[in-house]
Order: sequence, then structure tokens, then C-alpha cells
Amino acid sequence: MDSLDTPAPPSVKFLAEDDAASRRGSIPTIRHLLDEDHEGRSLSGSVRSRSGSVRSRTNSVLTRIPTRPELKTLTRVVKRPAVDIEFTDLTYTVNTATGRKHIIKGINGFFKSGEITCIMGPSGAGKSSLMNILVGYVSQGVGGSIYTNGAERQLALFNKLSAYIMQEDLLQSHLTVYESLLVAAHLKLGNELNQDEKRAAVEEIMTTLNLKFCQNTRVERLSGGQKKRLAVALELVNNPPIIFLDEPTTGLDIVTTNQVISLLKFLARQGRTIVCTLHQPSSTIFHMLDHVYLLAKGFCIYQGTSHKLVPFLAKVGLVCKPTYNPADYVPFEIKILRREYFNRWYSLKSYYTALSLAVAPLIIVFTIMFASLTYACSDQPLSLSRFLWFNINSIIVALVSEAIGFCIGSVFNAANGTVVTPAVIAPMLALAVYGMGFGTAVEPYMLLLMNISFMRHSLIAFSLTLWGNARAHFICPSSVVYCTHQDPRLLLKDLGMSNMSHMQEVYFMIGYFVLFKVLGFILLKYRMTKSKNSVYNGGALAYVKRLIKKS
Ligand SMILES: Nc1ncnc2c1ncn2[C@@H]1O[C@H](COP(=O)(O)OP(=O)(O)OP(=O)(O)O)[C@@H](O)[C@H]1O
Repeated sequence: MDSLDTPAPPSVKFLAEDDAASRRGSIPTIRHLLDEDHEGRSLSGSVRSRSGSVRSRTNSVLTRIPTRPELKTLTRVVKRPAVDIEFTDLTYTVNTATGRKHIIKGINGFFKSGEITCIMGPSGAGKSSLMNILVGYVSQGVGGSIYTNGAERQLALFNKLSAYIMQEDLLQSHLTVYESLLVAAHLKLGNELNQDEKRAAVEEIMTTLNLKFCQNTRVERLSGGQKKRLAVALELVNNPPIIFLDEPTTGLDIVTTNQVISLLKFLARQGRTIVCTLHQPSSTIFHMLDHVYLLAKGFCIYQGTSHKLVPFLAKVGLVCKPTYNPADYVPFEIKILRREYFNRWYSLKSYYTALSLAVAPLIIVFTIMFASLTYACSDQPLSLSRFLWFNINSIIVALVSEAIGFCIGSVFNAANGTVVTPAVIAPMLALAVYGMGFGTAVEPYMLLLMNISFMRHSLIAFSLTLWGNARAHFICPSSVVYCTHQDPRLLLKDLGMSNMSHMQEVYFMIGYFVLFKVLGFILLKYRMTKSKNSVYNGGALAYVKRLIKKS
């Protein structure tokens, strides 16, 4: 769903209004909220007064800006100045078939050298648009001002000082790592360094980015992480003080992602300004970021350190639970709000029905594939009716399992769900197989208890399908003197299933399916509405009671 086409969630609206009002100078900005604790005055005023932007921050921001270090580690590359980027009242509007669309809506920001800044936000928030504007790819329809080190940005100069590393690693696949870097050095540096100096710079970059060991490996044979490091290395050849990266961790595993972000942080610490977009950083990565710039619907709703995001969200009424990854929580909360709006349009019933219908074909197809293979591999008789019932039983069990899974998923988050699911399933499994081999001796109260388990009913249904209905005696191997369970009827008797009706078990399973489907809907409805105090009053049980009373 396109976020611009939906009404702003209350939280975002509040922040957006706050931002707009702050620009009028009437109420505190988000950054007031963030900085009031330790600085006691607004930063937004200084953002607007660009000429003295760095100086006007003396008491506030400079305490947080590290002294600008020279780019020490890469000693062989060309020296460049450190660059701070600042933008004020930035807007971006495009003409569409239906009229003008406001994509970036008057945002301010300050990206410091020596820091890694991450532009984050849900899909469609405007991250790529902002990045394209800052990089200089987009200029038409852009309003507001962009400054570098306090002076108006000169795009031609800015282009020389910055590098943009795109999501796809567009590398020359047939060159080796060393050759790629050398070609880049020749193309980018021209006469700035002589041949020996270029080679020395390339050697140094390879060592710094841990590419030396694969310097003779062809690019097409590099791993994802190595390719990403090479993409960064190629840009480092002319040592740009500003590096933009679009989703630098896409397609990388968690370990490689950590390495890439650590590398970017390391490069930032040498005085560079690193700006990247990240879609869903893990909690570890999120906390490695120096500065988070959070966008929602073209507005900036937060900018500051990553560790202050959670307290900030709590201040505006969005409490992030301790077990949540804050980065997940920011797309997550907005999604829930969006879904609440969605439900107003289509009702939860339609949503739930559509969801159930959408997953059912997948469940059925995969179950048939699995059940057919199992039937064939376990050497079952060539009987169409048995084969069909084996598949039907399997499909019903899969649908019941999905319905139970949905109930658990409606109530618990992924972490708790992984504990609760086995805790629910294990007793059902135990009850399903209780007394096997001593079927006639199972106590009546246990038989009653065993009926609770949907797995018990499915086990009986499967057993009757395979061994009931006058199945012929099993073939007893000639090496065995006597086969106790050669007669399938005796086998069913010892399993305690001799007097059971297959159809009755099927009806039981269908009953369970309906029960868990209804329960899933109630739990989902409860979860969707529990945040509203008017509805949530007395916990889940009271809510279910009220629902029953109403109906
Ligand atoms: N040239 C354009 N014409 C029309 N709409 C546009 C244009 N460029 C961007 N948009 C719209 O502006 C919104 C923001 O787009 P943008 O690509 O910046 O978002 P994003 O945050 O990067 O999203 P994602 O994470 O999904 O890539 C989207 O709704 C997009 O459809």
C-alpha cells in the first residue's frame, strides 16, 4: 500500500505538524525534544542560520562533533577536506498524471563528518528521493537549500568530493581486484599522483579494506561482502570525503553486514561523511549507527543518535518493548496504524477471509505434493480411495495446524511464539500416541482427554485410511516365524482404534479447523483493538466475554 495514499497515522501527523510549526518558530521541534535534556536549547534555530551554522552550534553541537581529524589511515591517497552537509526546508515535488505530488515536505538535516548517518523509514517514505537530491542526481522540482561546511553547495565541486555507491555492485567482472583498483586509479586520479604513488595508494586501500588476500581473484568470483568492499575501495581511490551508499547491506548475511557497517564506521571515524539508506537493519547494526534520520511520508520524524530513538518514541507515546528491535518497531508501528485504517475500509472479516483464502491454495498444493510422495515412498497399496483419503486427511491436518499457528501468531510475537508453539503442540502429540500397543487397556478418562488432541483424531483417520476397510494381510517375511500384526485388524485393535469411524474423525478435525479459525479471528480482532482504551477494558478474557454477550 502506498503510504502517500493513506491518511497519516496520528503519531506521524503529530510529528509532521510539529516539524511544520517549528519551521514557523512557534512550537518546539523534534530536535528540541531530543536535545532539551542535555543542551537546554534548540538546534533548529542554528540549522536555519546557515552562515554561522557551525559557530552558532558552539555550545550545543560542537560538544558532540569530534575534532575534525585529517584522513590518517589512508596516507597514500590524495588529501581532501572533511565536509559537513546541511539542508534546510528541503522539498521535492513531481508532476504526475493526477497532479503535483509532494514527496519531500520541507525537511531540515545536518549530516556531520566523522559520523555514519543512516536514512531510514518505511517503504515510500522518501529515502531514495532524499538520497538522490543530496547526491545531486535530482534537481528538478527540488526546493530549499543545501550547504556544505556552511556555504551554499556548488554542485560541480560537490560531485568531485562525493561518491555514490549504488545497491547493485556494478563491477567489471573479468578484471581482478588489483586490476580494477588500478584502472580506477588511472581514470580517477589522472595526473594527481604519479604511477608509483597510484600503485602505493591501491596497495594501501587493499590492505585497509582487507582485499589484499584476494587481489588476484577475478571480480566475478568474489563473495557478496568482498564485492561490496571492492565497490567501496574503488570509490576510495580518489578519497572522497563524502560517501553515499544505497542499501549497502542488501543480500549480505548478518556477519558480512556487520563487517560492511564496521568498515563504513571506520571510514567515517577518519573524518568522512558517510550517508546510507538501510531498509531493515538488525538491532546490532542499528546501534552501530551514529546518526539516524527517520523519514515518514516525506517528513523527518526523528534525527539524532540511534540510542535516543526509543526514549524519543516513548515521549510521543510509542513505547517500544524491550524485546523488539527498534528498527523493526519503526516500520512495524506504522504498519499497524496503517492496517487499522485499512480495516476501517474493508472490515477485519474481509481481511481475515481474504488472508485465509490466499494461503489455502498454497497449503493444499504443498500438502498434496508431500502426502503423495509419502504415500508412494512408504509402499502403500495401489488403491485410489485410500490414496485420496490419505491426501484429504493430510490437507485437513495442515489447515488445522495453520489455524493454530495463526492463533499463536495473533497473540505472541516471533520470539515468544517460538516458545509457546512447542508448548502447545507437545501435549497434543503426547495425547495422540498415548497407550499405543495397549489400546484396549487405556483408561476411560484418558480416552476422554485424548479426544482434546486434534493430532489424535488425525492419527486415527490416517490409521483407518491405511489399515481399515478390510485391508489384506501384510506379507510376513519368510525369515520371521510369526508376525503378530500380520492382520491389520489386530494392529488397529492394539492401537485402540478398532471400533472407530473414519468419517467421525474427519468431522472432528473439520470441527477443530472451524474452532481455531474463529478463535484466530477473535484473537486478531483483540490484538488490533487492544491499544484503544475504549475497547480494551479488562484484558483478553473480558474482551471475549463482551464479544459473546454482544452476539
Ligand atoms: N518521479 C516520481 N514520480 C512520481 N512519484 C514518485 C517519483 N519519485 C518518487 N515517487 C514517489 O514518492 C514516494 C517516495 O519514493 P522513494 O523512492 O523516495 O521512497 P523510499 O523511501 O526510498 O521507498 P523504498 O524503501 O520502497 O525504496 C513513493 O510513493 C514514490 O512512488
